[in-house]
Amino acid sequence: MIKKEAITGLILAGGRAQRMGGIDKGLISFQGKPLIDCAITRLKEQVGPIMINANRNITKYSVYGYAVIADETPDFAGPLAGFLAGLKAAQTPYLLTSPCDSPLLPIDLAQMLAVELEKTNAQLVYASTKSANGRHWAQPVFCLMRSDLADSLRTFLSKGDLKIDHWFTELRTSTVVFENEDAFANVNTPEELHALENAAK
Ligand SMILES: Nc1nc2c(ncn2[C@@H]2O[C@H](COP(=O)(O)OP(=O)(O)OP(=O)(O)O)[C@@H](O)[C@H]2O)c(=O)[nH]1
Ligand SMILES: [Mg+2]
Repeated sequence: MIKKEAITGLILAGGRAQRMGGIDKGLISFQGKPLIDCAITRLKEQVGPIMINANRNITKYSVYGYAVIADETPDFAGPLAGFLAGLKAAQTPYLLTSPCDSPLLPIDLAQMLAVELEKTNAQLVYASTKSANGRHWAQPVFCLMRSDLADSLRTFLSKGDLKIDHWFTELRTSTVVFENEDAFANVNTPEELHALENAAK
């Protein structure tokens, strides 16, 4: 069994948040607290060390007492750039990624993905949900991976491709379908933020 101490939780807060007007999404208020607080509260019960991946407001993110790591390049190359920063910095055998803008993330995320990773001997396991037509919908920024994938990811990114699902095709992957789709609700716009605040009251 993969112990929680063997997993570093990486909270992805390194995006541009253009649909939110370009402000730093992890720091906007959700139910009276910075949005990232929710992710920290839910993740800290599930993993050993926590790291925050951010490219702005490093001092503000540092107040939580966790390591804050920036992307290698300052060009906002997408979530995979955050994965790479996390893989380089992690000192545990596994890395769990979760975005800063999904405040209701599953409290059994790490455990469910870890069981699947061991069962299938995958290098990376990502979460999925069911869409309305019953198909599976990948939630690829929620994933558990082996920490030895930094070289694979760096080589992939050096070819100029930034798409998460394209990198996944180079790996042994598996997925876990979570029943509760609402746990993956993500806030991209001010409207989504207010709707989720009201729904989660
Ligand atoms: N490290 C890093 N993370 C990113 C980058 N772009 C997006 N992310 C993260 O990936 C996750 C999903 O991205 P989005 O929800 O699209 O967030 P975003 O890119 O900031 O928002 P938009 O600009 O509105 O698309 C979020 O947790 C982002 O913080 C990036 O360039 N670097
Ligand atoms: Mg984006």
